[in-house]
Amino acid sequence: MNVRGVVVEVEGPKTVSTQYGERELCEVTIRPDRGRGEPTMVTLWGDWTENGEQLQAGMELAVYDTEQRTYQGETQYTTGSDTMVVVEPDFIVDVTDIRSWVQCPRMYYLNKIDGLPLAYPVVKGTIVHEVFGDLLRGRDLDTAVEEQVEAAGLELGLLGRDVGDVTEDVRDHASAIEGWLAQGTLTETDEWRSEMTLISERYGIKGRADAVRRGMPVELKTGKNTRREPRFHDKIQAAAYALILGERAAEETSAAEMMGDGGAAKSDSPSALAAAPDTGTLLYTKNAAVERSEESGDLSPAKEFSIGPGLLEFVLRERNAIAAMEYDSDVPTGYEADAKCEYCFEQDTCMAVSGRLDQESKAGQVGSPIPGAEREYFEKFYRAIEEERREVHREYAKLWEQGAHERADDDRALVDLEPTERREIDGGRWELRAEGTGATSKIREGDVVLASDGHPIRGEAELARVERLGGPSPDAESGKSATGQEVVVTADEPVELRRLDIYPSELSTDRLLTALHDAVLKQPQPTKDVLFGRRDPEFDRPEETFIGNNPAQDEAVRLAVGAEDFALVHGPPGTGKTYTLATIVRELVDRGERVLLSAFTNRAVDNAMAALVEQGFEDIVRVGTESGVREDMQRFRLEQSGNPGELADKLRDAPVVAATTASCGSRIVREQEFDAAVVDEAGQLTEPGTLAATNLAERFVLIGDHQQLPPVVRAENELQESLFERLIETHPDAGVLLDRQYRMAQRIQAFPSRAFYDGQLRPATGEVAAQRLDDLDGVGPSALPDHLRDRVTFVDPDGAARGNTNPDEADAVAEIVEAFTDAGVAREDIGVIAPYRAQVAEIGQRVPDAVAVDTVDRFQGSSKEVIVVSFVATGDLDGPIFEDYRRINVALTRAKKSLVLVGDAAALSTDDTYAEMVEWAS
Ligand SMILES: Nc1ncnc2c1ncn2[C@@H]1O[C@H](COP(=O)(O)OP(=O)(O)OP(=O)(O)O)[C@@H](O)[C@H]1O
Repeated sequence: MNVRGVVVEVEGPKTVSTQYGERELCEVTIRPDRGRGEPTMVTLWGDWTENGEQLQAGMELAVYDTEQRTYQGETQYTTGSDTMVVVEPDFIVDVTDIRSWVQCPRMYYLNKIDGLPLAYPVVKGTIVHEVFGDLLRGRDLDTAVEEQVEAAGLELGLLGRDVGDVTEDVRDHASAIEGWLAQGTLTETDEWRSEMTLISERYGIKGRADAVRRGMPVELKTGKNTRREPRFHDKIQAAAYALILGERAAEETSAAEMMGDGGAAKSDSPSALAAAPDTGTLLYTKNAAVERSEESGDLSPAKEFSIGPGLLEFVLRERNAIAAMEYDSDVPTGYEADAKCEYCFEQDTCMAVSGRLDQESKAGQVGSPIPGAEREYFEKFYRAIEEERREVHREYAKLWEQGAHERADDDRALVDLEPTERREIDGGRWELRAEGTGATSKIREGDVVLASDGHPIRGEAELARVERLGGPSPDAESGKSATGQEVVVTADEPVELRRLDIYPSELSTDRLLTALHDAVLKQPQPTKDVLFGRRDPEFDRPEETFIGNNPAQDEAVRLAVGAEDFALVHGPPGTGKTYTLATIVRELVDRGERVLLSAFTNRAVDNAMAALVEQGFEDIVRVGTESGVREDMQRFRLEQSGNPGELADKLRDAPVVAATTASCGSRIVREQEFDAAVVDEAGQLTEPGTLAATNLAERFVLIGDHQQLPPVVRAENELQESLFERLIETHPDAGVLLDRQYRMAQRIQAFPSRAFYDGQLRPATGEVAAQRLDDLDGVGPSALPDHLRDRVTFVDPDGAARGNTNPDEADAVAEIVEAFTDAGVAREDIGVIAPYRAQVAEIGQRVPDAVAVDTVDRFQGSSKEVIVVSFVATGDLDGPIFEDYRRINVALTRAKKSLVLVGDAAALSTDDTYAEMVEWAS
């Protein structure tokens, strides 16, 4: 029997006398059904009282395999021998975090805020793990070692390592693995899985097991261990995987039983605890490299240990302790698990961090605390980022809470795929192909997703990389992209490709935290003084003229080049932000400075690079993945794989390094230093997200528009305001408004200028202002029907919204698009914007492929000769596009010569700003 609910009250722990002697218990009152059910009592006995003490009202508690009794007509639950208690089950704790928490709770915290540094043991660890996977897949040792060392070329180069030495080092570790694999204990029938992604919906744990052999976890450690037993915290890691494997095994058995007795209730299927594997293996690969003469003890690399219920319960209790602490975003002190600081090599860091942030720590504090305002800032953003992490965890929970089609409707999955081909490719990986249904989703090429045979958690699932999406499959009739689309992914295992799910990643959350840490704890005082408003930014503007035909742009370059701290360039749509940015970067480089060029999206980074190339500047190194970087910018991309010295030099010598802000937090870029960071689309970046780039430079220039799309975050908190917006409000003098736009006809820009830019926006030239559709080749003056002839028009098709679609409106959009193409406008010159993906799909089916149809978010930063906006809403206005005027600003300012608004005039007129818009367009 399982029970789950929201904690109302906790009593205890108290000691009671039982027939087994004195025992401790906690009485927890919970309300099942997410707090809506009647209060129910759960009694936690023995060791579970530890977690009982950590509970507070409002937390969720799940208790599995409880004993149940009726007391005075009420059902009560108590923990029994197989019972497992889970605190905050939706908080998904990583297995490696449980391991470090058991080692020391402060270690867990320090790892979290500081990330993994670029250090040889870390890089070597990664290489050995890759080789391990290769060997399990039957690859030749020498080839695997050689290829994996090469793949880490850039990191090794930055660390100044020699390929020969590293190869030898890795080979030692690899031969330990190979020797163990070849041992007689392994047979042909051994069933192996390498790198298995495991997510537990029951226990709120996730992780990636190095390998699973005959259902039992195997963990690889590149250290040595000359004892007979594995280290305790290593056992914890393997046992955590065993917990999840037990959950899967129990589910499989009960599923099989259900099938067997035609759906009757299962009888004696094992509990998840009983179904857990009873043995784990730790493989200490360094043992093989140790000289027997120098070291005594047990030098065999593989150490097996037995996993009993006591250990599994311990692991879960520790996981619960983390979840309970994170409920309030508390900071651990080291006392929680009785840390032993004397021998800890993190002691210095631990003491320094506690000293500077004035945190309680068992190790003690060194140094003086940072000013109160900085500490408050750190704590405020720390909490905000942790809230964001909780939202990411909600996304994990949706993997099992939502049904397949519900997820597909939410654009989180592509379902009902028909597997067509599985092919082994280089490196023992697999290419998997399937026929899609043509449905849309948030999944994009280059994304890492969960590929599964039907269910991402309960079925066979593996992390896979999306190689190709949505291209017409070879045998599909040419025509609409919505019929028969091929899906191609690559993965380590040959999963039967029936479904793809977005894999929620905590990586960006982790990186926000390290950026915050670096900004507050590592930046020099003068830099922080301006950031925290203790000093005004200073400028030493050059006298030169940089851009002759546009005074505001010229002033922006002068300000940016002369900035000693920071400069802000506010660029409304089409005002030459990218052009100005490229000029700024060139001028900085001309002055001998090293520049980091960054932006939130790969697309923006590539656009900025293209503008530099257009201005004749090509001395750029682009950091990014192959699928992230657009085709014509690939030639600037720095490979990770290759000759270490050459790759490292290429990066170190580059006067301009271009990377997304997320990549700025990578081990590779985080080590680099720059004179200036120039950040585009800064209005779309969270404050810590911006810091990821600005931390690496002495000065920074932010370019953006806070009247366009804000940062993309899930939580509603401080992360929604960009650093750009905050600084432009606090330091208007450090900013320049680019006020001349090169995009829209006068008639089109009139309303956005008035509504969003205090009427300050003007066409840059008479030509821009007076442009008309019949300026385009092949378009005649009277080619359009009357009602579309004006530069801005409004069409009310009298449709009705059905959920997030409005089919009549989609029909109207298709007719309008046809009218424009009939008039001679090229399809590529037409764009359609709709608020919801469902309506995007609806319209996509009705217009030719070459017409770009997308949501506002995907249109930011681009423009078209003709833009048609579909509003969908009838009745009243709700939905993301309406809540935030910045979205409508983006939608309206994409058009150059013709803008058609399609919607329900009455519905739109219920809001003052939209009413004004309708009046302007009608
Ligand atoms: N000073 C200038 N003289 C001539 N043309 C310019 C000047 N500044 C910008 N342009 C042109 O105006 C157009 C728009 O510029 P750009 O793409 O830099 O705008 P943007 O502000 O980045 O646009 P978006 O709002 O989409 O980000 C480009 O074709 C660019 O070459």
